[in-house]
Parts: sequence; C-alpha cells; structure tokens
Amino acid sequence: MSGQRVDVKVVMLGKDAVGKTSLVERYIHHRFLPGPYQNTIGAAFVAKAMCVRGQNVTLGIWDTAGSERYEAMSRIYYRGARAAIVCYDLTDSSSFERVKFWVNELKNCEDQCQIYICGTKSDLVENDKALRQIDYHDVQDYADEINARVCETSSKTGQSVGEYVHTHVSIEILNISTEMWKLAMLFLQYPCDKLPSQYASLTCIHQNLPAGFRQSHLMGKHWPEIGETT
Ligand SMILES: Nc1nc2c(ncn2[C@@H]2O[C@H](COP(=O)(O)OP(=O)(O)OP(=O)(O)O)[C@@H](O)[C@H]2O)c(=O)[nH]1
Repeated sequence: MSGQRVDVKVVMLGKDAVGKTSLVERYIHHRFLPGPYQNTIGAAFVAKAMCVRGQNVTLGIWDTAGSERYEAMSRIYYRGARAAIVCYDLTDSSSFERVKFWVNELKNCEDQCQIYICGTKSDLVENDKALRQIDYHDVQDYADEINARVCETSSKTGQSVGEYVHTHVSIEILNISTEMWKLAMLFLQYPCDKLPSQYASLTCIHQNLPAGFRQSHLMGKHWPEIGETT
C-alpha cells in the first residue's frame, strides 16, 4: 500500500472506538474531527517524514481496525513493527482487557516490538473524574511487568500526542537502534561477559533485549541499520 521507504514501522492496536484514528489524525494533521464515529475497515496507512537528532526518518504508521471482525487482518499489520501503540479508552475498562490481548500477541509473535500503552480521551476524565475506569498506577504496574511505556493522551485537546510519538516512539527507537549498533560492534570485539566497564550502561540495554535477538543478531549475522526498510 505504501510504495515509499519506511524507516520505522509503527502499528496502532486496540479495541474499536478507543480513538486510534483520532490519535493519528491529531499527530499528522494537528486536528480533531468531531463528526460521527466511523469505524476503520481493515487498516489505513500514513507516512510521516521527520528529523530526529539530525537524521531524516520516515515513520510508517498502520492504523488497524479495532473491531474483532478484523482481528486476523490486524495481525498482518503488526508483522515487523518496531513499535506498537496499544490504545485503551480511559472511560472503558473493557478496552483495557483488549490491551492485554494485543500485548500477549506481540510478546508471542513480535518480541522485538517496543510496546507503548496509550490511554485515550483524557479530556473526558479531566472534565469528570468519575468517568475514569482505569487507574493510572494499575496500568503503570502492568507496563513495568511487560517492559512497556505508558501515556495518557487526548486527541481532542492534543494533550501529549505529538510529544508522545516524537519523544518516545521515534527518538527512543532510534536511540535504542544506535545503542544496539554500538553494542554489536563491541560484542564483535569482546566476549559478552568481558565488556570494558565504561560500557556498563550499554549492558543494561543488552540485558533488556529479547533473548533470541541477543543470540542471533548481536553477533553480526544481521543488523538492521537505521534507514533500512522494514
Ligand atoms: N472526547 C474525546 N473523544 C475522542 C477522542 N479520541 C477519539 N474520540 C472519539 O471516539 C470515537 C472513536 O474514535 P476513532 O478514532 O474513530 O476510534 P478508533 O479506535 O480508530 O476506532 P476503530 O476504527 O473502530 O478501531 C469518535 O467518536 C471520536 O470522536 C478524545 O481524545 N477525546
């Protein structure tokens, strides 16, 4: 669907009507379209070129349909994703159950994909605290268990949207890539357990890598460079 180069593939997942399309709309076009809710059919693709710390990068965002009817199709779209923004509606506890479903899928099938858990419609809970059905700290605890990041956003007001995607998704992913690259170079020179002490911070990243990745990728068999199409 996208003939263009994509450096970082990002997939939006989550129950229907949680606000995935609105989040993309806010991020790409800086607007919120209030009209009647129109469910996504299949998936939509949008690309965004950006400059992150001097590097030109194209994010390719796949906005999947939340309806369970399209579940099989959504699986196709998370293949090879570097990041998944798994959304839930802060006013709908059932949408958080769906987050757990997608997280399990990603952990089983795409263990190199960084997971971002995004609570949507924060404007609603700010206006009326009684509407909140999911406690932030519960989500944070869950995110810690699965090594994910958390954020609460509002596409209506724009709260945290651009900042979240730019700071966390693009910069973080690129940083990790850069650090992984340095690590790969190091591990070619030193046995894994004998890294010089000044690289201690890098070993933290190493410890956080998925096990299979550590074994097969770090030793230089395949190392995706920033800029390689995924
Ligand atoms: N108040 C408020 N409403 C929102 C916000 N984001 C989305 N909505 C509303 O929630 C409804 C669903 O939004 P969508 O962005 O279409 O949801 P979706 O997750 O893409 O839905 P599917 O395509 O079915 O998966 C729409 O009526 C939006 O206007 C928000 O931040 N605040």
